[in-house]
Amino acid sequence: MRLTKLSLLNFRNYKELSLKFDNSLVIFLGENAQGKTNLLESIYVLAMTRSHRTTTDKELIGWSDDFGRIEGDILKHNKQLTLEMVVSNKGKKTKVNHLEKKRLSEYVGELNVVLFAPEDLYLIKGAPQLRRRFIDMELGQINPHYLYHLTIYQKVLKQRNKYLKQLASDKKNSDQYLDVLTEQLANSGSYVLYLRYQYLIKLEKWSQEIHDGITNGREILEIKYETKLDINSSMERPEFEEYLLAELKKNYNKDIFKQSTSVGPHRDDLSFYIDKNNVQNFGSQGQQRTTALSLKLAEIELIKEETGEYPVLLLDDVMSELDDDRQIHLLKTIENKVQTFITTTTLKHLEDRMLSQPEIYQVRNGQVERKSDS
Ligand SMILES: Nc1ncnc2c1ncn2[C@@H]1O[C@H](COP(=O)(O)OP(=O)(O)OP(=O)(O)O)[C@@H](O)[C@H]1O
Repeated sequence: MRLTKLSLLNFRNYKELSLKFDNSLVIFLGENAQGKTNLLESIYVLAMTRSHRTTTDKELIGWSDDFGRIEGDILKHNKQLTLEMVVSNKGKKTKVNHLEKKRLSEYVGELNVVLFAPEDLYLIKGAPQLRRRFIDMELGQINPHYLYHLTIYQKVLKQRNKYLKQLASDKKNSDQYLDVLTEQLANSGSYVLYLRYQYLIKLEKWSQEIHDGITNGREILEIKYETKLDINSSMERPEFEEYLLAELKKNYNKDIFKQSTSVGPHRDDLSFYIDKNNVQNFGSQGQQRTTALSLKLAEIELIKEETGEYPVLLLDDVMSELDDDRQIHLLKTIENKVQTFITTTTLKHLEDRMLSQPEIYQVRNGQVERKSDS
């Protein structure tokens, strides 16, 4: 899969910009705060409809504007597709080949991306929501069913928590409406759980293989799904539903007292083990980085396996954060097969490592100029 054209209007510090990409390696070179990350962010938002660095969509719009637009042409299975995403204070609109797509699950997945930024190196040790977000975003872009059920789950969860507050303030016990919300939550939640388990089996297989390669067979990586629920990967979807429903019902009084839903996939987490030791607690910083890199590289292979094409890779100033071995491993994975966009303040780390001819753009204060290819 390749992004062949990117056009921006009122996006962050870009008033109007149109770029065509010919090569599989594209470098955005520039000083700090010039707009390099904004370019990668625009590609990420075009793919996922949300940013990796803000939850406030308004921040994406140019300061003096009331809407922003990102448009991209992609080449997918040898066919050209045009994607469009408009953000305004009325919300977001997405189009594929100029036709509006109202459901997230009809749009996300058209363009597959994997982003690797310095903050991803904290994926292992950071807060659980980082890892939940990781699994939701990655699985969501390759499986529209997951995104569909996750969207319902999140909506119902919000309604249920609001209703729990109401019951608490009215000093009431559970009632029929709480039963209805709980049943809906258990239904959508069971799909989320089932599909997460299926995904993790594949993610673990790929990350293990990659981790083995980076460490020359010295370390064995394992991934575990952490949940308070007594469930496992061999269960079928209806079993998850039955079990989740029973647990939610068991916690009615506690949930009303706490005014929030205490069990379910929104509380779950991932943990990582190297040679049976928990990486979060016992891993060195190097092992945590290698684990994060293995996961990112696994995502690339997994997307290829699931969709038949490699995703577009976005590397946000990450090369300088990796040591020589890890840099070489990363570049070897990409070779000429994965279209890659890199932001950097200097070509120093990259020059002697580059495997294919890059297309280099100089970024200066929201202006982008193509330099001659190196
Ligand atoms: N909504 C917006 N409207 C206009 N300008 C914005 C908006 N949001 C951010 N900016 C500007 O974008 C610039 C930051 O761009 P970006 O984050 O892409 O930097 P960068 O080139 O990646 O730098 P670094 O190497 O430090 O990460 C800043 O000058 C900031 O003021």
